[in-house]
Amino acid sequence: MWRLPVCLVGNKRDLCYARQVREEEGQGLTQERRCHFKKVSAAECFEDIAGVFTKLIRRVVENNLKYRADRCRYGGPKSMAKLINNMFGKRRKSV
Ligand SMILES: Nc1nc2c(ncn2[C@@H]2O[C@H](COP(=O)(O)OP(=O)(O)OP(=O)(O)O)[C@@H](O)[C@H]2O)c(=O)[nH]1
Repeated sequence: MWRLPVCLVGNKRDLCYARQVREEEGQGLTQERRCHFKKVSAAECFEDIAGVFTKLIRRVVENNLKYRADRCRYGGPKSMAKLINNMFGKRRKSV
């Protein structure tokens, strides 16, 4: 089982003088939820927004690959045993 990556995104970084949520609140929440934190400004730099999504997607793909590799590594012999059991029956007598 793998966790989906989560990122808390604070938009309108350029309007920091009119801030309504304190920086510590955001940081606290990310620690509590163990997620990423990114401050962006859609008005100033839309590439930052694209970057957040790119990073999240990359992390999902990496996690998925790692999960599959682990499953193959640890599930290999078990799958082989299952295959043998299916082919010859579970309660076969040893010779
Ligand atoms: N200065 C600034 N304005 C922004 C930014 N992002 C969005 N806005 C403006 O905020 C207003 C609301 O944007 P929407 O995309 O409608 O967002 P919303 O979630 O529906 O509304 P809000 O809760 O007000 O953000 C629009 O006038 C946007 O142009 C930003 O990063 N900086």
